[in-house]
Amino acid sequence: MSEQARKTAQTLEYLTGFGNEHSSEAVPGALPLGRNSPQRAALGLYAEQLSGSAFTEPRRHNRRSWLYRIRPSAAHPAFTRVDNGALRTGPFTETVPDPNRLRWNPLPDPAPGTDFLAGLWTLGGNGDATQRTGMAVHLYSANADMTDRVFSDSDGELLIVPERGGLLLRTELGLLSAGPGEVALIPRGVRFRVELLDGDARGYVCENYGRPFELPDLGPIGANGLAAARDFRAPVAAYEDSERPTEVVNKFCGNLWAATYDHSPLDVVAWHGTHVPYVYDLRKFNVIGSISYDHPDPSIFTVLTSPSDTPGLAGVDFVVFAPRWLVGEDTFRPPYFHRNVMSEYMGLIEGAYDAKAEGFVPGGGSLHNMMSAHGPDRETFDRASAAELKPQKIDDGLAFMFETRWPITATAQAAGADHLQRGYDDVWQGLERHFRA
Ligand SMILES: O=C(O)Cc1cc(O)ccc1O
Ligand SMILES: [Fe+2]
Repeated sequence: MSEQARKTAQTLEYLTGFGNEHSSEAVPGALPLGRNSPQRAALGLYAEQLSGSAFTEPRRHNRRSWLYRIRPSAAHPAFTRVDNGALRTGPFTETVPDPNRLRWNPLPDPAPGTDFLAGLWTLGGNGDATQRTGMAVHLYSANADMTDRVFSDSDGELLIVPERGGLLLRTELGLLSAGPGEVALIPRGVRFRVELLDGDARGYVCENYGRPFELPDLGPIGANGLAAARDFRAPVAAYEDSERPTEVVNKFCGNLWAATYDHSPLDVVAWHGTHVPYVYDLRKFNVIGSISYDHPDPSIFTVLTSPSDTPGLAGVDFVVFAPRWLVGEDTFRPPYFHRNVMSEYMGLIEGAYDAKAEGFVPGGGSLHNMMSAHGPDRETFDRASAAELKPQKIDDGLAFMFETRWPITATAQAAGADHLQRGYDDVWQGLERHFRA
């Protein structure tokens, strides 16, 4: 399967641009012109609107897509509860919020036959999915394709951050592929199936219950910089005309529900709109930094932001630490010691991260909750304090952060995991006093 999927992934076409009113048809003439709901849709298709915002939200935030499909989504039997596996949802109450610094190794390998959905494992989160506030941090580890089943998340959008292995995402709006170094976003409610391009796959997911991710304002940076809108890629319409029974699994207010359709629900022949999946290559990120002195705050590395109801205070920011030059004069160049009112979950896609000498590994992650003291470990502090300050290219890794205004509460499985690093505090041991009055 993955050989065929790999070929498919290599030849995918995309539409470009973030937030566009895109349109696409897999069969010429499938997309109605001049109206959304003709009395009889073209080619005998059914018209269906999928809303990602309330009908009445300001135009800037309004999101919806019109789908023209072989069968309407409404034609299905009752959904019934299925096992939630290792998926958890806000409110997170299994443990108390922990002020300690926490760090995990990668997830253990999953049992054979674990697909993307079965391989999702929740680390923690905040907010309340029923209130559409907050977020969850999940990891996934999979070794099998999803077959004859699709997933959709009513609780939020899914920002998928592959760390190992490429993914072919077959969505209602078409196909996307995303591998390590890229991120993919599946909007709230959009059905999709994941096939593995390289056998095994591992990565991270930010489930955002709040306002959909948008590009951050650029302020004095100007009209260009950070992630460029034109580098975001949306799929072109591609449909499955299959009468095979397909299980549709829906995450709804924290629980998984399933119904078996008598056909593939990935049967959208044409669509137009703004509620669309997309993929973005993090290597295209235009990194802005200091060209004089001091280490800037990591908000300049924001790829996407989900604003909360308070201006400037994100429900969650997605931040990337991409290859860049460091040139600061008389500057401690790695991330500084800090205590942050925001809460920081960090993951590593490849290589190393400049604040940690070891222990922070690809597929692992760290959680530095609100106000917890963290920053360079002792080895990094010693090295960077003595380093010769010539221009230096940091290009040995790709790290990211989900930074949120609310503390992240770990799930019971994360707080008690064997792969939780028990001695993490020790990385800050041995920072001697050097004070001389
Ligand atoms: O804790 C971290 O490593 C993330 C981080 C990076 C940085 O460059 C400045 C502040 C910050 O929280
Ligand atoms: Fe930090």
